[in-house]
Amino acid sequence: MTNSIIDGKQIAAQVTEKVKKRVEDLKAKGVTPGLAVVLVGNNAASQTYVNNKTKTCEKLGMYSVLIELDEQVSEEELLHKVEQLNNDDKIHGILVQLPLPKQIDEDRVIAAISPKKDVDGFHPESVGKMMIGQQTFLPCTPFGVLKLLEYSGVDVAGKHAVIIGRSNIVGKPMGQLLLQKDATVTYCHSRTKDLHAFTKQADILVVATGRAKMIDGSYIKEGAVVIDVGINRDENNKLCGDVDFASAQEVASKITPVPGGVGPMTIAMLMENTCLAAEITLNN
Ligand SMILES: Nc1nc(=O)c2c([nH]1)NC[C@@H]1CN(c3ccc(C(=O)N[C@@H](CCC(=O)O)C(=O)O)cc3)C=[N+]21
Ligand SMILES: [Mg+2]
Repeated sequence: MTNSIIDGKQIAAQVTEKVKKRVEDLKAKGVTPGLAVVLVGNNAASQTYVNNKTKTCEKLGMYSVLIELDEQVSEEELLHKVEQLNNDDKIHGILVQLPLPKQIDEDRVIAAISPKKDVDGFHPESVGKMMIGQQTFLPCTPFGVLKLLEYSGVDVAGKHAVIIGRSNIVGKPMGQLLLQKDATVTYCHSRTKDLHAFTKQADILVVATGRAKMIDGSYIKEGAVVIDVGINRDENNKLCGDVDFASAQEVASKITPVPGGVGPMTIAMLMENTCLAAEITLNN
């Protein structure tokens, strides 16, 4: 099968180039889009993503602040920080990096973020609006996957999209967004019986299981488009996805690599959302 690798890094660069122009327009009107990233504790992987976010902000001429809190921080202190950021006019987007330590109730923290600054699209108000197709911030990873498909010329309408994973931040919204694009959507998860039977019917297979190289070529229909949302470390500590790339690319028509696939798109969409948040304040 002649297949093509979907170059997420290159598509992300195209997306951020457009964001950069919007940032310039905003600055000419006296507004610099600002993103606050709150990082609790010092998980090495989280640090990498956070650094990527901060670097990209700088490249696009956006303002960014990184707030690092101790692993032991109380929920109250974190909520107080979020409230400060809600009231800070220089900040248009707030991202509290997940997961949070166990003493903190994630749902409470997410609900405390102003929906106007919810550039992750995780607030219940944003999720509700997304469900009913109203304009809102879309969660960056599934939004990025939609863009990848669009830029790769994959028409979603009428296709059977199978999502493996049902998290609130990836799987669930991914299915909703594909449904809005007129795909026929099937959700699979860890309790699905006979996973092969479902995945083998997928025209578009989105894999978000969190298990390294779990999905090999045997799960994939000839010519399917495969989107790998996973980020794991393999036995040699090398970055890898939830898809076994080598065997999957033998059967897929298009496939995203890890790294260089969905990850860079997640960051690009965060920048787009932050820019949008700033534009909305200007128009109000
Ligand atoms: N509130 C919140 N929002 C998030 O969006 C969020 C989060 N919490 N917690 C963690 C996950 C993970 N995430 C990634 C972002 C970029 C890359 C990325 O840039 N990946 C690069 C390489 C990364 C590397 O070298 O480790 C790539 O795939 O090519 C990966 C993962 C955002 N997340
Ligand atoms: Mg927790």
